[in-house]
Amino acid sequence: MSDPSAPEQTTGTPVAAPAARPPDPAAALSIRGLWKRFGQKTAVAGIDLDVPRGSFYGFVGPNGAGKTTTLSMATGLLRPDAGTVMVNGTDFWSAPDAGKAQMGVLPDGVRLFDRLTGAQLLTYSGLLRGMDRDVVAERADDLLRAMDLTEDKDTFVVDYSAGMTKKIALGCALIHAPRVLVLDEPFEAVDPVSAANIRDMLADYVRSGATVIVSSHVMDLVQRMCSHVAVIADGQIRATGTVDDVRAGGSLEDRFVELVGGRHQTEGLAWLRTSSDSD
Ligand SMILES: Nc1ncnc2c1ncn2[C@@H]1O[C@H](COP(=O)(O)OP(=O)(O)OP(=O)(O)O)[C@@H](O)[C@H]1O
Repeated sequence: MSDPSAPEQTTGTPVAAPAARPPDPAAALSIRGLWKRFGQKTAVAGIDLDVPRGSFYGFVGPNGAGKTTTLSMATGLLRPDAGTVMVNGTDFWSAPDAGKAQMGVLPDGVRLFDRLTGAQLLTYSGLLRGMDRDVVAERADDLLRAMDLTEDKDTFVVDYSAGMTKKIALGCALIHAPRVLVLDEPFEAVDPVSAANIRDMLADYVRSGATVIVSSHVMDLVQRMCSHVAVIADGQIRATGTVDDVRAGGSLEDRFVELVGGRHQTEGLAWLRTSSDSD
């Protein structure tokens, strides 16, 4: 792929682009020079990222920072304009099927076959992954229990609440026990008890050697749950490392605000304080 980050040639003298570090084959996910433009909008502007194997990796940034676009390009849902994505040492975009086989993905705004029941959707996902029917049945029961959905297993997914839909989609991403699990906002709309159960399950999964990558806006959650974090803003990485390194003794939330800016010093919306006058 061509590299839109390469300096433009304005004279006859070739201009060398800075030497890029090659992707790290030892990482669960290694990204180099990733770009995506939508018309005039640059959503992802040359991202480099290494997610260590066995890490619980938080991906955080303000609205519109480029998290979903980056994760979509890292999981085969969106083709990059430029750059390399390596999953466990394999170049993803030259062999997407091999990459996808190792991954479980909970995309943002997921579209599901919602005329299936919860149990049927899990079964379908497992069979699609080429799994044995008995193993699928066993794991589907386990996942329904872990997601607190056993009682609703015969309800059509179209009749699920937003949180229940999120949970069944997470089950579909997990059923083949992928080595790398990528979850875009997994806890959005999920109740606190279910969220705690899911967090425990994911922590267990990471302890067994898997890698979990989650995007989230909830800094407190990322600070408590994740071992590593990347902060992204305006399509660029602002900080990466262990959570302790990035927060540097403070809270991750304070560090996040410091890194991405955007706090308003204004008086706010004056008309909101006058609503009682209009009675
Ligand atoms: N299909 C698209 N067409 C045009 N612009 C897009 C498209 N997808 C994303 N963008 C733009 O790219 C930028 C990054 O969007 P993205 O969804 O990756 O952000 P995000 O960090 O996931 O945001 P949020 O936290 O709000 O979900 C935004 O400005 C968005 O408007």
